[in-house]
Amino acid sequence: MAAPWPLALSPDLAFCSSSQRFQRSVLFPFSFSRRNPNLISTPSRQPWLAQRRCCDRGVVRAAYVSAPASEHDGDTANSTDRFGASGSAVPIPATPPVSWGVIWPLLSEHKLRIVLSLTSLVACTSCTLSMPIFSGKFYEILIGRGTGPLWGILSRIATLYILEPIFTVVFVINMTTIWEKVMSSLRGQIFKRMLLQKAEFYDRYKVGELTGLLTSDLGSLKNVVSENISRDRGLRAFSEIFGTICILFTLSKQLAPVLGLLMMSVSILVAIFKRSTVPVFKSHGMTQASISDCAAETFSAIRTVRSFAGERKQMSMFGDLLLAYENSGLKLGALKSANESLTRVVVYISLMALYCLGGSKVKTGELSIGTMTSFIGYTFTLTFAVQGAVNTLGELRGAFSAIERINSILSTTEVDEPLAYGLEKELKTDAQKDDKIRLIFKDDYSSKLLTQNKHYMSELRSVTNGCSLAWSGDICLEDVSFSYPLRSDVEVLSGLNLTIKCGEVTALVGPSGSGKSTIVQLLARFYEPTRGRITVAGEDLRAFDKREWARAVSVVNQEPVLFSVSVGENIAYGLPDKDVSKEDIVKAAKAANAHDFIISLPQGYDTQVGERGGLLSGGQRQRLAIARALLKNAPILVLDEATSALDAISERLVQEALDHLMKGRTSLVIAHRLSTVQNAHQIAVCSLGKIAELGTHFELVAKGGAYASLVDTQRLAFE
Ligand SMILES: Nc1ncnc2c1ncn2[C@@H]1O[C@H](COP(=O)(O)OP(=O)(O)OP(=O)(O)O)[C@@H](O)[C@H]1O
Repeated sequence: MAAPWPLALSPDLAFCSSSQRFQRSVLFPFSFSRRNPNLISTPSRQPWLAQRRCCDRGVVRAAYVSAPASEHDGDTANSTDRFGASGSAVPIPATPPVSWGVIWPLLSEHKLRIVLSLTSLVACTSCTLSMPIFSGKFYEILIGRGTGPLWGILSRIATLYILEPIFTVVFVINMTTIWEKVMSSLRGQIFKRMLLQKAEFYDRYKVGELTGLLTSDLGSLKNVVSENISRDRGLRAFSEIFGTICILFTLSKQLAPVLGLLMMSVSILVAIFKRSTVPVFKSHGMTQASISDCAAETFSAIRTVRSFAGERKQMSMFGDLLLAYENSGLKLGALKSANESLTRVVVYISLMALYCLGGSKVKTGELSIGTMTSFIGYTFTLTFAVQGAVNTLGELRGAFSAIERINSILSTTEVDEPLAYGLEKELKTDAQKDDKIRLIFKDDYSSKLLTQNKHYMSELRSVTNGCSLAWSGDICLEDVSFSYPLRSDVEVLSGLNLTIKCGEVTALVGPSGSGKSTIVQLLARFYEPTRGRITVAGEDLRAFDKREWARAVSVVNQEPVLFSVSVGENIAYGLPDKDVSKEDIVKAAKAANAHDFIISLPQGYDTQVGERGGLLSGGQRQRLAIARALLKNAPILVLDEATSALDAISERLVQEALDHLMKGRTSLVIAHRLSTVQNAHQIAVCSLGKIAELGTHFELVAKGGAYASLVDTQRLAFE
């Protein structure tokens, strides 16, 4: 197999070997600073040192760096180094998923709406703030001190009353549209970023934590705008405070500082008190959530509750929560009434101060009745606006901690670059025509990744195609060692060698925990080997982007996962819609012995299978998974205990379907029941992270080693 290196080399690299030259020129244009991930420095003179430093910190990001030839002693070592342990290309600086750098480009797509929003904000605030002035003038005319006709002032007030709601509608609609669109894009991008993380990310975080990021954490960011566009909140509150203070100073330079300061300080104190009650509101909400969790758990596990006569226990748990909910509800009621009356107290204190100070000035003729009336109006405006602004600031604080949470989870983890590369390439084409994809595709990560890795990937990919190689070549695990990232001190595989012959069945047997499923995870590239390599027809698997490799491997597990869509959609899952016809689906279902049960379902192929396929039996789920694998038509098939959970009849049906599926494919079968693998072309016994024995059933029995004793233990009547 020709080495996949480019032949055009720059003259200054002529002293290197061809692979080193490629790596230096293409794969190592920058060195990467872990301490400051955003820093990309100039090309290093000693790339291998850069790699060492990275790996020393337990980070295997800048992996495509060649060590000096003398440090390697074989092809495998060179190849491993070429791809690095992580199998990733030029590292991409980890940008926080929620930052101005991400949000600003999304906002800037709505420039016109932003201008409209700001203009309407100024307009509606001006209307609001003009009202007290006109009210003052109205009273002056009423008592005969003002000039002009009464209908004149009334018509101006009426105009304000008409314009203010119109500007408010323009402001609210535009702000809502901008923020909803920005949030949809942001949610889509964060979802994509989570989807592209390496497998260890999902080992590290619970599903609840991850869904919480997308729902409640991003929800609080969304609320900063959507809950703060009403009057006296958010931007309107800030603009009203600013406008009111300016007007108060214009109306009376002596009254404004005293009144303004008094109103602001009392309002701020009350608002701070209100914010301090937020934890009580929160805990009330959390108790409510616990009540619904308890009910959901009880009803979803109702059979277990019944079989353990656990009704009383569940009732008592539910009762505890109800009491807690009642108590927090009572506390909340008391706080709400305190809040309510304190707001009034603020207004009354402000009014009293105004009556005393303003009244004396009216008496001495320093202030007109109209101005005094306007001041009363502004007292209300300022009080509510200050309280609204303090609440908005509190919500902003909540949003910042949500952002911090999202960033701390997503900035420290690593994107699975060989997977991201394939997906980005695909999305880039789809984004032109598909709105849904365009929403998620807006990401500066994409362009960085494509620019930096394009050369590398295109060089490797142009040499060959993973799927077609897998139809014709053996798969070799060469000196493979592996530790799970979260348990890096435990070596699950240590220097394992195995050739899985093309078109034949290889069985993996061995004691529980010996690493059989780990081999499957490496073959499917959920993880990459820590040392050594896996090849197909001599080509390192890491030469292919992961989505391309995913097309080459079908895995059927003991408990196949179905999606809560229809039977037909489950069988076609993974293939582009346009490539699958109803006839193909039926053909696959027939070959998987599934057609008969499918047509007996109420809506046949359109029947919904329920959450994780819960509306079907284990055997039915298994046959649908086999039909799905048949339709996928991948050259490599992995069966991980695919029949172990089935009864005799289902097992026969599934086994027939599997025999059909395995025909002509390179198959790796894991089974505890040795009777299911005795006809395999070769059986590998996995023990202590290595292949301890390899041969046919008869060879291994004759050998009298580990396999023979496993056979003995299971007391199988083979012969
Ligand atoms: N995601 C993970 N993170 C950390 N350790 C893991 C992970 N998955 C498996 N292990 C550990 O790796 C070792 C090998 O597990 P593996 O599932 O490959 O064994 P197995 O031979 O398939 O076992 P069984 O026959 O019981 O399925 C076990 O000690 C297990 O605890």
